[in-house]
Amino acid sequence: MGVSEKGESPLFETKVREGRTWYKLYMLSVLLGTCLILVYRALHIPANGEKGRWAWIGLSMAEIWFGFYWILTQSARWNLVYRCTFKDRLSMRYKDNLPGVDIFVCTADPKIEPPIMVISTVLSVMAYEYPTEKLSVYLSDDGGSDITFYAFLEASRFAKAWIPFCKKFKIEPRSPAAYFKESYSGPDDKLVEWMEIKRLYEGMERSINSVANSGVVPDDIRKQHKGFSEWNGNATRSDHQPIVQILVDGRDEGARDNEGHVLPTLVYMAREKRPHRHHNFKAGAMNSLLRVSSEISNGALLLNVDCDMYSNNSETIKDALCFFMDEEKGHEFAFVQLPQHYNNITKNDLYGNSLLAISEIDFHGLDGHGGPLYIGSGCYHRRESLLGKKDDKTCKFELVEKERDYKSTASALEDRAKNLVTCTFEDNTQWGNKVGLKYGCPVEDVITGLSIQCNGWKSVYFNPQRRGFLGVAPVTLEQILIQHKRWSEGDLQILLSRYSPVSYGRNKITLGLQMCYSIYCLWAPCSIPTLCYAIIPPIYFLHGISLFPDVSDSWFLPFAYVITVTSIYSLLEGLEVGYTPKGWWNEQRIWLYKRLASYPFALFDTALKQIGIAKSAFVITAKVASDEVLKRYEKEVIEFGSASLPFVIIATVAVLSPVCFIMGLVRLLFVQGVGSMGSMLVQVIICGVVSLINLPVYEAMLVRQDAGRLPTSVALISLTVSLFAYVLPLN
Ligand SMILES: O=c1ccn([C@@H]2O[C@H](COP(=O)(O)OP(=O)(O)O[C@H]3O[C@H](CO)[C@@H](O)[C@H](O)[C@H]3O)[C@@H](O)[C@H]2O)c(=O)[nH]1
Ligand SMILES: [Mn+2]
Repeated sequence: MGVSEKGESPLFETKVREGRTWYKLYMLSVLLGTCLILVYRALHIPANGEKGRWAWIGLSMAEIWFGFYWILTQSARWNLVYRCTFKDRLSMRYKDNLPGVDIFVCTADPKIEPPIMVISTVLSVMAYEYPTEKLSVYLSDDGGSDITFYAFLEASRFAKAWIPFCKKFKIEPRSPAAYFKESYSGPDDKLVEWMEIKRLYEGMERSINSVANSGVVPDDIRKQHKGFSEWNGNATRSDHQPIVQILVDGRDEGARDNEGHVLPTLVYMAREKRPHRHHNFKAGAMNSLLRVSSEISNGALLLNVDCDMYSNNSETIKDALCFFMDEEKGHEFAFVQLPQHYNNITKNDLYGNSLLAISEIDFHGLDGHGGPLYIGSGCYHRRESLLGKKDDKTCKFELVEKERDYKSTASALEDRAKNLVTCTFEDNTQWGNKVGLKYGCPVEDVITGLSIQCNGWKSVYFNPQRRGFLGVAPVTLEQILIQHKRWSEGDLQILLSRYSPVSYGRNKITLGLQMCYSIYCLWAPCSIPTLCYAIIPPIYFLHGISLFPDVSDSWFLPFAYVITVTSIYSLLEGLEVGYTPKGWWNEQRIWLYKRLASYPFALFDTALKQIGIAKSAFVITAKVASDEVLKRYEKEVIEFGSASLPFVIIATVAVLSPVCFIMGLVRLLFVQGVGSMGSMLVQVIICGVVSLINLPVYEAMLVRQDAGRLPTSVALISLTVSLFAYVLPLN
């Protein structure tokens, strides 16, 4: 065990995953196979005028891309590290001498982010195992909604019973919505209190939902708190004055829970919005929160969660502190990112939402190269680093509380804070550029994390046994495609921005980390080679033109080897990280769909943005769905339902393969003779796999009658396009 200079034992431990020799051998063999494939391509390129020359070149380019991209992905698998913390040492060493923690919850729309969900998240973070006088929770409401404010007010009352209950019985999770979803288990003496608090919660839930459903806050409620006066004018979502309300002032001796303990500070904030002022989405909200919180509580440690992502583990503040407060290494770290998990994933993860290969493998690999990305929710930050300070190796984590204003009254604080969140406050300042989260990128989190790492800081990936945070994953295919369009578009824009991991990152972060960032930055361009591979081989099979070596040819071996071995490896890895076999298969399908029907749009919009025609937007992911849709989701039936362009693309690619296969087979049997089958085997396999993976699409077109089926028009379009392949003049 390492001991620091001062003779203190460390607060955390880093373990390297051993036994990677086999993996590295596998890697080298695939690399060799890929090289052979490329050699084959170069040696056998059809002569000018020969059929299939352009297809050949297209496939070769795709293979070069896949090979290159595959090398990049290896960087994330090269050196996996795992972290564990010693919270008992932290407690022994520092007792209650711990820093202030400011927690930011962001919400933006009371319709697609229901207030009851938002406040359950708020309550879960209020109930952390941490000295409450050091805890402040801020809600940023970009919806500027009095309904959300009302729910928040209710939460501040319910907290008086909820926090002592959580701490007395040490319950998990501490989101009341999640907790009461489970039926009661525990000793009898707890049951009475459990029932009582459940009754309270359900009462609150009813009131909030009825106000939310009616869309207006009734007058008798408005009289209960002076804060509602902010909505007396004609404040709307996109046009209102700055609002800052301290609902619970932790400095106030009277602000106590039912057991007499101090309550955490609780602040509602809706930054000023004006119709013609761009508000920079979540990044703008976060920067406002940074300023407001520095005025009110000024905690040294920050936690950011999305409104749907509740804390599922009440110990993670202390875990994070084990990294920041470690005597030897603590000063290096800017942020500690926890994985994002979801509590609404179906058994076989229908839409591949859990991205387990990323959270269980990739990010441990990134940690081995200097630290994971900042991915928005579930991330602990050191305040200075987020404010743009460079790591000068003297940044000892502030143990004692930072300056906090104990003299001013709450309303004086509110007034000062309001001035910090006006539309004009950031004009002619470095906010959004050198200070705070970066503006102008749909993935404000990733670009901000990268620039922090380029400032000399490291980050940590902490993946505890008990999940740290659980969120709501999208439940329709359309939502997934939209979310991934935002992500892939944002990541690609980072590559093209002045903060590019390739150029700006040079000599600032390690080569390994540069490669890891590129994996995500290049999601969008992967769409083109995937489209090539899904379309070209079937069409050429239909026309009887072989694009791959004959089975009897020894050049067939590298193709067979690379395809088989990487598929088997992918399956094994999927099972290792926790997918069911079907879940793995679903995830393959979703990757295909993202590459066919989400990333191309990201590519297109990025191109428009580069030439200055478009501006990037942030489409918020819906966290609610109708009962019908939910029922289908729970039965693992893919939701289509409309004739949108992405679905037309998916359907067309899906239909093309079997159509080409059947027509091509007929041609083989009657025209060419089955003897030429051997030279077509790879193309047949591609048609077969694409058809198999698309079984749900055929079902959605031909069998299903529910509202989530594919409209007949889509079926007709896709069939027409596929038949068109028959008359396509190939050269
Ligand atoms: O103008 C806006 C838009 C969004 N949000 C909030 O940002 C969060 C994330 O939005 P969501 O629609 O849920 O996006 P996701 O794709 O689920 O979010 C992931 O990706 C985003 C970047 O694309 C990050 O901001 C998030 O933290 C990360 O969890 C939510 O709490 C929103 O309320 C705002 O506060 N203001
Ligand atoms: Mn979300």
